[in-house]
Amino acid sequence: MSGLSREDLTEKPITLFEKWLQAAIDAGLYDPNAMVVSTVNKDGQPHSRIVLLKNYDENSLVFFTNLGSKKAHDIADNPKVSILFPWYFLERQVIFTGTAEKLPISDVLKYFHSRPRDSQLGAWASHQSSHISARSILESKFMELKEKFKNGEIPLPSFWGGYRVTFDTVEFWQGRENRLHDRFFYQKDADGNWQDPVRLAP
Ligand SMILES: Cc1cc2nc3c(=O)[nH]c(=O)nc-3n(C[C@H](O)[C@H](O)[C@H](O)COP(=O)(O)O)c2cc1C
Ligand SMILES: Cc1ncc(COP(=O)(O)O)c(C=O)c1O
Repeated sequence: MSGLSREDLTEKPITLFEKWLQAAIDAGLYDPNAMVVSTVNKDGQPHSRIVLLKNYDENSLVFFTNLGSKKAHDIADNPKVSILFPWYFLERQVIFTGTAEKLPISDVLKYFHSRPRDSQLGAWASHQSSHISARSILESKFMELKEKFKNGEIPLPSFWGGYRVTFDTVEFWQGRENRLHDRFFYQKDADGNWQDPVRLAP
């Protein structure tokens, strides 16, 4: 794997991100769009979990989840998040920091109805991050809902939604020999424009 040099950098970090995401797809990585989202709760305790990137544009990344989950509670208390793409098979990682906000219901509806019916039912069946005494409870709930919603469109649960994370920093990390890796860090200025990326020591 060759390094990352200044000539490889693009004016907007999303352009380079898109190239690296495509490389992860082309390399056949399992769930190349998997990203680690870290939140911080009201006591300052960080917590991380993987979610799937479902959309992005030049300023933001989008994921979908349960609005009663731990991550949703953390974001309600503190919308600052960090998102990391762990493409270590390619000796790469990309790290975003930014601010999460709930997606409008129109975006959520569109995505929810694009999911396989059983995934929609799975969302209904699971009060994500709550305590359950046995797996069988989840499975019987799923079967009950399958019967209930057997005809027509499955409605969007009020407790399901998504977040748009508008990012203001992005770091690209490329592994190199002797642990002398390449790192470039993009940051927005006060007017919201991307400054020239800086090289960070590995
Ligand atoms: C590859 C992978 C992809 C996942 N994608 C999502 C996702 O897009 N949305 C989601 O809510 N949970 C997803 N999960 C489950 C989360 O990692 C996590 O267990 C769940 O969201 C509950 O997190 P929380 O209790 O911290 O809120 C995924 C897990 C894995 C391993
Ligand atoms: C609980 C949960 N929700 C949502 C997702 C996002 O993926 P999809 O919408 O493609 O099911 C995942 C993926 O693993 C998941 O585990």
